Formats: sequence, C-alpha cells, structure tokens
Amino acid sequence: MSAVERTLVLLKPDALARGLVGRIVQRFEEAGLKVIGVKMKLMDADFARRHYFDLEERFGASVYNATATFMQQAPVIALVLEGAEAVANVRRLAGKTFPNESAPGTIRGDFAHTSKAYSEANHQVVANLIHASGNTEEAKYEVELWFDSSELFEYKTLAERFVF
Ligand SMILES: Nc1ncnc2c1ncn2[C@@H]1O[C@H](COP(=O)(O)OP(=O)(O)OP(=O)(O)O)[C@@H](O)[C@H]1O
Repeated sequence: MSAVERTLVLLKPDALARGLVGRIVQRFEEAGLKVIGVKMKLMDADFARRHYFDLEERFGASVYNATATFMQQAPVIALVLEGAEAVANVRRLAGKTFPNESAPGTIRGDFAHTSKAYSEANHQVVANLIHASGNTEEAKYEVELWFDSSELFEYKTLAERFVF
C-alpha cells in the first residue's frame, strides 16, 4: 500500500566536516520530500546504542564499535522527512552502504567513493555521509527516538502537504 510516510535521516560527521549539509538536504527537497523536523546533536554512547541497537548483532562488535565511535566524534544533524513512500524513496536517493557501489545520481554515489575493502583497512569506518531508516518499522522507532512529536511540523492543509 502506498502512503505518505515519515523517515529519519542523519547527516553523519563526514557530511558536516565536508560542508555537504546544504547539498544533501537539497537532494531530498528537489525530489519533493518535505523537512518536518531537524536538530543537531552530539550522540553519547548510550544514545548510539539505542540508535544502532541491532548493528552489533548484524555485523559484529568491531563494526559496531567503529560506527558508534565515529558517530560520537562530532555532532550529527537529524532530519525527519515526509513524502509519498518516503522510507524507500530516501533509501533510493541515498545509494548503497558502500559509496563505490552506489550509482551516480545517488547522494553516496555522487559525493563519496570509498569501498568495503577500504573501510576494512581503515578501522571499519565507512564514510557514507548519511543514515536513512531501512524500513517503515525502523523509521517509526527512529523518528520516536530522535524527536518528540511536539518537535515535528504538522502540515495543516492538503496544499501544504501535497507531495509531487
Ligand atoms: N561492513 C561494514 N563495515 C563498516 N561499517 C559498516 C559495515 N556495515 C555497516 N556499517 C555501518 O553501519 C551502518 C548501518 O549499516 P546498514 O547495513 O544498516 O547500512 P545502510 O542501511 O546502508 O546504512 P544506514 O542504516 O546507515 O542508512 C552503515 O551505514 C555503516 O556506517
């Protein structure tokens, strides 16, 4: 079933360090997605564990530790995006986990280039610029983890909410 959905995006420390915040947000806006929530936050170890609660189980302790440490080294920008099938569409715009496998035209494919092999040789950190919720269940969990409902903008009219 297709629907208007909300999804969480994190602009990771490499996106901020490289000055790509505006260009990445522009990609989502150009695709018709609306920003309905935004904040900057320095994650602590507890919050990183809550955000990446299944990463250690999926990829092991070294990937978890490297990712959690990387995400805590500088603030990230969290966005809630709203649009038609926003979860899958944001993943499509983001590209694959490893930027070298991401098609040109995607955010990771256009603005990054490193590979799994490079990541393995460099402390298991993949500089892939953004996080995007993986599915609708994860999106619900992550939006509620990062934002209070009072921090999200509710579009009041169909014209405001319309997604192209
Ligand atoms: N093999 C790996 N080596 C290094 N880091 C990894 C590896 N696998 C996953 N990660 C890190 O964990 C994050 C989450 O992994 P996941 O498989 O959910 O990736 P994704 O769905 O492409 O990205 P994200 O969930 O961050 O949007 C990745 O974005 C990356 O930062």
